[in-house]
Amino acid sequence: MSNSPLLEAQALVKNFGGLTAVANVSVHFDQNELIGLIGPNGAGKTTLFNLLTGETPVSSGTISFYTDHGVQPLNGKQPAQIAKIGISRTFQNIRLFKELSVLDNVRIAMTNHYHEGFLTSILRLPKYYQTEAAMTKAAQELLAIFDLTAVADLPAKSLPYGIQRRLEIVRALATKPKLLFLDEPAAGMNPEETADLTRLIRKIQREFHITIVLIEHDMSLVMNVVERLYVLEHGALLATGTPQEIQKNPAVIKAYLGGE
Ligand SMILES: Nc1ncnc2c1ncn2[C@@H]1O[C@H](COP(=O)(O)OP(=O)(O)OP(=O)(O)O)[C@@H](O)[C@H]1O
Repeated sequence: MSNSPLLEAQALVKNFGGLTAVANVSVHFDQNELIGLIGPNGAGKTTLFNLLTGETPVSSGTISFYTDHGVQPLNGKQPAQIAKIGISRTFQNIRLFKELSVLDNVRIAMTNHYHEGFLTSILRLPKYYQTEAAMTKAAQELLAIFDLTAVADLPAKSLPYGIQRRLEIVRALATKPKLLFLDEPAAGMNPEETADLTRLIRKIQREFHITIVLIEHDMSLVMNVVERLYVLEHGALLATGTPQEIQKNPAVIKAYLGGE
């Protein structure tokens, strides 16, 4: 495993009026790391994701992303720009285009990367067709890796819940991210779907060599899959360490794991 840094956030703060949802949080994610973010309801986990992906502007603090072209500050960038730099995510609630086919859901995500000039698309120049064909091929390859070829032409809404969540992850991968944030990927899943998801996350890390950060309430999934954890409580960082260290940490046990 490499220890090259990928993202570093320093002293992040997010205030919503009088409420401090994220209080002076510093995190760093290395290349090809698998990291968990846990904490009780309302601890600030989703808000932290939103700050790192540009959905929500920070009140203060800095976010740096390491690219092949040097370190880029992410502060002030829009979600679309951040996606282009190499960060992708899924949301707590499924956000697929439900009426569109599985294949089209992935192709749409790819338009970020195969962005053609306006004239080329309007005039349907040969390059447009090459790009369309390249996009379809890449989408089909991605679907094949994740065993979705058989359902490629079905509308997303017709898939079982667990498969819809899988499609969301595949769609997030379509933008070729270096960093993938998964917000409660196992929420609402049955044990069999959760076991599938665990295998899926391992497969992504193995085959795509990317960094994955997941928010998850399912402790068996988190402890099973991640290499390192951050624990948030009331917006602040309570602890960080390996699953073994976190499970033994008295502050964590008191704040979070105690009742479980
Ligand atoms: N847009 C917003 N406006 C005002 N308050 C917000 C906003 N978003 C989040 N909050 C508040 O910030 C705090 C942290 O919320 P957040 O959703 O980040 O927690 P969480 O750890 O993801 O919780 P959960 O596990 O329940 O999803 C909560 O008190 C929440 O009500």
